[in-house]
Amino acid sequence: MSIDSAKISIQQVNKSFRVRRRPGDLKGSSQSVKALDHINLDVKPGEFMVIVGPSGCGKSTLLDLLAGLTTPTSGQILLDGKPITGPNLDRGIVFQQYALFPWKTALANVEFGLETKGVPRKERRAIAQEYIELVGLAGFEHRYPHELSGGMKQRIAIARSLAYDPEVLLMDEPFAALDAQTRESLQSELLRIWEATKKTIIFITHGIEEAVYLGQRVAVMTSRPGRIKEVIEVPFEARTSEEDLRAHPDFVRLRHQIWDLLKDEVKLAQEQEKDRSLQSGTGKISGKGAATHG
Ligand SMILES: Nc1ncnc2c1ncn2[C@@H]1O[C@H](COP(=O)(O)OP(=O)(O)OP(=O)(O)O)[C@@H](O)[C@H]1O
Repeated sequence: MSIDSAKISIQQVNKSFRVRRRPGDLKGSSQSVKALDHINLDVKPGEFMVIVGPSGCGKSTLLDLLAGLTTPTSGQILLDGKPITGPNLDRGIVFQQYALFPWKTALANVEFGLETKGVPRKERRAIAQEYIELVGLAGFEHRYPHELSGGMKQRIAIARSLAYDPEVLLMDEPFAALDAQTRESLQSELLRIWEATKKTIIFITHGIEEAVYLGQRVAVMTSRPGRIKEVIEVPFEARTSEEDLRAHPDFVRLRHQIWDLLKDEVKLAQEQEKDRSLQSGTGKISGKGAATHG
């Protein structure tokens, strides 16, 4: 793909962080930790791109760069051919934790981005209502976040990100905290919404099955420093109308192919984490999933 036709073009992106050698060390005694190493990836307009990788490989770091929350140490990210220089309403973000305002109703949460954009009150309400309907929550407009289930909160977070009509939706493990059934139903909802809105989506996950189910392409990352190991095409035409896509022989084959690419990276990531916890003296290893086969 030429850079001109890419919606997003990630070019030779490196990202390093300075970290203290040991917790409590005095200033000055720090080292550089390379999180991302020469990331190159082009995402087409309207494409659903999934990024999968082991724990700590730099997926969230990459998403933060795409969101403009941080800047690359070197390299650049272009949106429609122009460098991303900071956060903007042309990109919507959905995080794992719902990040809703607890003091606002579902409707007011969805209206929030529109308020920032200066959309008049009446219009704001109508647009918010439309997106609440799109995510299947008509009737729940006046509920507060604490009155909603995890799946409902995440639907509201998606509606809020879509309401101000961003060109790109950035999703950082948005369904990871949900139970399996809610996750599966939100996955198919998301595909329906994507088909209806034609947004470019970049979706980060640990889950291989989720990656194959959602992505038109799946970029597999290595363990830290994160590189793109391979980009796999997922050639399903009509995911939402397919009866039982997960049982399709091609689905099973792709899942295995991605797991084959990932399993050594997962092992490496676990060793890195073990080393790090020993060095920091905590001896604790996070139970966070490295990458799930299922
Ligand atoms: N602000 C920061 N300062 C120092 N190091 C950081 C910072 N943010 C991330 N890192 C380090 O960069 C590496 C990549 O982290 P990142 O959170 O992007 O990985 P990830 O793939 O999203 O992990 P997970 O899947 O576990 O959420 C890790 O080693 C992490 O400790």
